[in-house]
Amino acid sequence: MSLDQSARYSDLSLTEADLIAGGKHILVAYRMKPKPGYGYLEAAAHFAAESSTGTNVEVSTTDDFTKGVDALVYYIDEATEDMRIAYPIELFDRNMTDGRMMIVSFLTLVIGNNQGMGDIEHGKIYDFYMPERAIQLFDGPAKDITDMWRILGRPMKDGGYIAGTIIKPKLGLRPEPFAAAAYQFWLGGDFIKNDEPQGNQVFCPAKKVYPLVYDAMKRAQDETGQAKIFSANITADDHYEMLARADFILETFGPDADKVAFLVDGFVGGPGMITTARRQYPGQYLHYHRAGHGMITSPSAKRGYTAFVLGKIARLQGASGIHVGTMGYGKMEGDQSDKIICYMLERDECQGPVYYQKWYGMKPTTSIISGGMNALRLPGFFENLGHGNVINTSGGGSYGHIDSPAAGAISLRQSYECWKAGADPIEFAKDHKEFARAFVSFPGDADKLYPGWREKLGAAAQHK
Ligand SMILES: O=C(COP(=O)(O)O)[C@H](O)[C@H](O)COP(=O)(O)O
Ligand SMILES: [Mg+2]
Repeated sequence: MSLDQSARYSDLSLTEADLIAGGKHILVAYRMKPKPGYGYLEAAAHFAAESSTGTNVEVSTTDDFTKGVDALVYYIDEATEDMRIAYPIELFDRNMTDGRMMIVSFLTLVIGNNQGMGDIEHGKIYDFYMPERAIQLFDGPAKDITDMWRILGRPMKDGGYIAGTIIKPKLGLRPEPFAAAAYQFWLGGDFIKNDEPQGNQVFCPAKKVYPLVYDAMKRAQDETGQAKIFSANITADDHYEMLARADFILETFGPDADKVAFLVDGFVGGPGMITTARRQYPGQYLHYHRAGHGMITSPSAKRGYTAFVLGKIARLQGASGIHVGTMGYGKMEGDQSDKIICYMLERDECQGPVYYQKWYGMKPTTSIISGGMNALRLPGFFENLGHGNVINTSGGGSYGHIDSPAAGAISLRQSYECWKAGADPIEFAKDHKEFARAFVSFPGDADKLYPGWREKLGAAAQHK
């Protein structure tokens, strides 16, 4: 028999409204199920104990002060597996150097030892609430989408869609072909990112490829008269290695270093990597790539946290942009309701699955839309989201365009213009060649999304 700690670690008389009004707690909502044979409240209390001041037995060293920082279960509903815990803000570790809060401490408590406890079948966070004081103590983004719009010469409000790509193939290009691929896309598009595993492979050393990419950027800027942006992957286990990469890249891009974003694989790399990039380079746009997150965020995963929670964490940490999936319009898991992730990231206040979160002026985090997207899939995506103030990176959608990567890039922009004008895509394609040629490039998608397109488009979609 386990110790029943519910008298100490739960208080079901507490109300959420009072806890929020008090401003002294971080609230976390889980889907929790105990192992067979364990009572719900008893397991929940053990969960709260292990996530704060307690363990599985009573210890003689606990004093009255200790009890004041206990985490408390304040709501349970066994039928829906809903369990909510209030964590006193004092529980969380704070920086020695500047008194700020850190995400690693938040995670260590709220999703630490409670994962894998013997009496818990599963526990997954699906929302959390930060009081105003905690919002003040997280870095938040230093740069946001308005900085991209400024560079691109767009309006600072509703500057619109940023057409981007990922250099493909994912790996296997040597420096010259890599830079050539970048140049070709930039002739039509705005933004290029390294793919998440690209960095300093022996066949494409950073010191060789970045000067060539910068040269490609300059040539594309000269040719088009437009600014171009590159998001460079600086991910590395060692913080000094990461800084060495970042410094080299900034030096290489020299007078155009403002057009460099830094991409960090923040889920596999962890909070330290994101915060290091955020604090060392507050002048650069910080691009959070979340590769690996599916291991815990997938709806099939019963532990960990959701993609919504990951996004919210990323904004607190200071990601300028984070991948949020494609809401069912691309190749990765997701559905239309995921637009709530975008709204939570970009608004100053927003209703989440449980909690209404105010951000008190913290800068927004851009939604980066990526994974199997192309010009044909975008209009539906924009319609579902309701706006186009996002960065989209279409790898296959650009390098898979039948005419050229530049045509692929132009087709993406035209797709946004089509949606913005409220036009019928097939009608719009009749006088927008690159968009029309996207139908021929991705006939499977065209058949599915625009049945009868061949007949309706006629000559506009034919091979040259
Ligand atoms: O390389 C790609 C997409 O390439 P392509 O455009 O060729 O499919 C990204 O890594 C995925 O977007 C990751 O998923 P998510 O964005 O959901 O994190
Ligand atoms: Mg990728």
